[in-house]
Amino acid sequence: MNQFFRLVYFLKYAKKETAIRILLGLGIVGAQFSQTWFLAKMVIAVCGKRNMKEILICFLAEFLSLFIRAGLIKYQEYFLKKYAAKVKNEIRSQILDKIMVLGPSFKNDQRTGNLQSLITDGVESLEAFLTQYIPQIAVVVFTTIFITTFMCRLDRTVGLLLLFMSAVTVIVPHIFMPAVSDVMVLYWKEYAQLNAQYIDDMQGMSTLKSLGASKKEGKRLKTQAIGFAAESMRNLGISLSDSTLITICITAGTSISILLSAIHVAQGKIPYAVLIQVLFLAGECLRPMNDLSIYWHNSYTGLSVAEELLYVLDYPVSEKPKENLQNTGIGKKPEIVLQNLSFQYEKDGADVLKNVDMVFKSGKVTAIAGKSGSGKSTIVNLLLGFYETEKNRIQIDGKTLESFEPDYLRSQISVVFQDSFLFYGTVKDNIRMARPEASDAEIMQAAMAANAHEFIVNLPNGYDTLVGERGATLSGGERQRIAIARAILKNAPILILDEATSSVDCKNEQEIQNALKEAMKDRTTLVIAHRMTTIEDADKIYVMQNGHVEGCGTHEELLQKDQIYQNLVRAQSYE
Ligand SMILES: Nc1ncnc2c1ncn2[C@@H]1O[C@H](COP(=O)(O)OP(=O)(O)OP(=O)(O)O)[C@@H](O)[C@H]1O
Repeated sequence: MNQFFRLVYFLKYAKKETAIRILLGLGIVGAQFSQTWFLAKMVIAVCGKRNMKEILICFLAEFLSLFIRAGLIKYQEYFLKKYAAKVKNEIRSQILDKIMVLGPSFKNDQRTGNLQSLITDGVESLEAFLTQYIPQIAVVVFTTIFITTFMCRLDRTVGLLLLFMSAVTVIVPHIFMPAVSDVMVLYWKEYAQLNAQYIDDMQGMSTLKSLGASKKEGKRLKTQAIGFAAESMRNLGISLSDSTLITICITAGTSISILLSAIHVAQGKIPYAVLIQVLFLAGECLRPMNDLSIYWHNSYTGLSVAEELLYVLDYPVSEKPKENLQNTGIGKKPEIVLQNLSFQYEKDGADVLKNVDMVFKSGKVTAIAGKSGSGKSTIVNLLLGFYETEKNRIQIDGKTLESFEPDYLRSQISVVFQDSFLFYGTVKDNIRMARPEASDAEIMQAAMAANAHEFIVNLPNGYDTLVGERGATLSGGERQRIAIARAILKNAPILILDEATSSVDCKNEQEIQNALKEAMKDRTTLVIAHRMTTIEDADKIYVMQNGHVEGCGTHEELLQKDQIYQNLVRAQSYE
């Protein structure tokens, strides 16, 4: 129930539109009611005095009501689109903002497909609940008061009976709610998982093919699809029983009202004209409830998303104090100190870093070497503030990492990741992301420095060539050089190269190394080494093993004294 109200709360972002939607709903019910009422009056006039003037007036009034109703319905259709778009945009931007605030530490724990389903189909399915069902409740309340009072004046018992049936039709869906919510949550989970699996398989299609695993994966998908179909049927089963019960209530309410009126006419308690009015109007009285039950039906999928949606929106943000965060204080060549730094990705999990002490000297190049899984990239994640650490363990220019505004901190660091990500768009747009105000000339300069200009101008549309999703139309080395151009363009005081040249061939590597040397000048650089040749010139190299710092020195010093380093260099020369 709490979730129910939490969802309703989103309507506060479209208060005016919600009010208009309610007014339109009231107008439509009013026009419908008056149309039927004049029709009943016309029949009574025909059966009674057959006054042609009265018949004509009733006909014209009925026709006018019909006209107004049709106009309101058309306008409502158009209005609902705008109204729904506003509400859905608000919810989507809240989810996206939250995911951005939570950052990679949250995203890495989720399947991309699940989040994608939530943002697209999940939010879409909330439309019926928020923009139809909820406003219709208000319509039902107002019209029930008006219509039952009107009916009570015709025949008190019938009026009270209709009031009772209205209450029943509103309450029935909520009696089903506990049973429905379990089924709905499972339904959404199955749907999101199936979607996530499809996305995984599409993205990993080449790997699946090369492993000869596509048939096996196809079977797995089929099993998941069958599971989803079963959940859909369960969902349908519950929603059908619920709506059937409502339909029975509405039909029974209408029939019993007519029967009661007929008895009252036979007993001489009311004139037969009232019976005709009840005959026409009883169904109309319960029509708003019927609409409500249809909207409730359409809201099922939306309600099934509630748990997932609120899970993301309520996910706790790090408890960093928001006030007094600095957005200044990092110099042109900052010094970075890691002091007794330990870290686990999961609470009570194993230490990925253990008592790490390191100093990245101002304006110098520091490298970290170590076997795969020794914790090198974790240090980068921590420097970027993607995960929380014990306070005061990382200092930049004498100030603790936590004291900086996260956006400011990241604006002071350029990173070239091992797996550089390009977005769908042109080469130019991708480089410009690092500094949106950069001119075309500056973008070209950065590309030249990253040894990327030559291949870019040979692309079909040069800098305006679309790179496809994740840069799929470029080679690994080309993607990497665009990422390096981005880092050069950003021109931040701290440069982190996380295995930046790992996808580049040897010829290009030397050229990129020269370019990177330029980029490293006058800033503090951290190089995470994959190829040992790339760190031979570093001012200092830390050697890591299993999250520990096992040694440090220059390349020559380590070659003399550090066995782990010697092994790393030896292993590389065999590659
Ligand atoms: N998001 C994560 N959640 C849980 N464990 C993680 C996560 N990322 C990395 N790890 C674990 O932390 C350890 C250190 O990983 P890290 O990526 O820092 O190593 P690395 O030295 O950079 O390795 P590589 O050279 O292969 O990139 C590994 O055991 C890895 O499995």
